Amino acid sequence: MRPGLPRPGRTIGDNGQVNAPHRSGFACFVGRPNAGKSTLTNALVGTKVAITSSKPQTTRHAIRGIVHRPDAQLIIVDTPGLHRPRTLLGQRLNDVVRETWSEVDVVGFCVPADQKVGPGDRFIAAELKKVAKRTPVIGVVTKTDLVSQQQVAEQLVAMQEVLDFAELIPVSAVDGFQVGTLADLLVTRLPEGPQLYPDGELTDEPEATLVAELIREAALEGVRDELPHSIAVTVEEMVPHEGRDDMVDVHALLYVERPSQKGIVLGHKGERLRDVGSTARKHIEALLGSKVYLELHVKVAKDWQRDPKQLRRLGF
Ligand SMILES: Nc1nc2c(ncn2[C@@H]2O[C@H](COP(=O)(O)OP(=O)(O)OP(=O)(O)O)[C@@H](O)[C@H]2O)c(=O)[nH]1
Repeated sequence: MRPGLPRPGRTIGDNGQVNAPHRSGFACFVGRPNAGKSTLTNALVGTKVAITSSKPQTTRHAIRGIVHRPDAQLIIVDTPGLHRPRTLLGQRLNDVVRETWSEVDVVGFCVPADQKVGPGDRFIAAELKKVAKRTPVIGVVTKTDLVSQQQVAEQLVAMQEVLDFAELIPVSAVDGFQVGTLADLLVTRLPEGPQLYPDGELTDEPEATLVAELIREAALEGVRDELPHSIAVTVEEMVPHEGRDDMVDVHALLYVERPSQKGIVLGHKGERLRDVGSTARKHIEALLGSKVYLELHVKVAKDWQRDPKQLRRLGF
């Protein structure tokens, strides 16, 4: 190439300087359950797209958040935590994870600052080496707001034993510490390319899927520890409310595996379900930007996690 000419994909700005090329591509966060991957995705995207919960393994779908910047478009794929599969659902989830890892341009490996690096992290590192050998991996120490600077430093050192990271960075999704810098590091690893999604788009998940996830998130709050993995939600219908253009009717079904679980979800005289409905409705209204009439019913789908036919119907 002749000196002085911009490389392909580069433009010369008004001030005569060569502008950086536009980049676009895919990233995903890996890490054991509860490492803070969904929360970090939300912090980067700046809105609530992936559901978060204090219980592990709440993320089931590869929900994408899109970070729009003048110089780049970063699409974040949110995967469930990899774990030892005990059911058919578990196996499918692990397949989704591995498939995603092999397809992205860069991986963020999350380890919470307040927990020791352990066998779970080494397992993920070994799996990553198997399916995404050439993908650059950025080590991310999450939740730095929970510990001292000294502990963050120690965690960074401990992380170096786990994998040969392309970069290492401590962040906090809660106070925003270094979230922008992490975005920079991820963007640097993307190939040159045009914008892949229109401006302003934050996720390519269909709205009904997001609505179902918001309902499931509300249903998970405060139930007993054994229930979370037994709840699935489908949105049966989402239509404008008759005679009103500022309101949407949402009809959703909440599935549990056993009749005994139905009682737990409903609560005394259906009180719990009403609370779930009103919490979910507020989030759905924020998502859709309109008033929502939410009709929520509980159904028993016997052992749905182990039944291929039911799994398909519930979208897995
Ligand atoms: N203090 C603090 N808490 C955080 C931070 N990031 C996440 N958390 C909390 O950690 C818990 C787990 O966060 P998630 O984002 O759901 O974790 P995840 O890795 O996506 O979890 P799975 O979906 O189970 O794989 C939630 O209770 C979050 O509120 C952080 O930066 N600081």
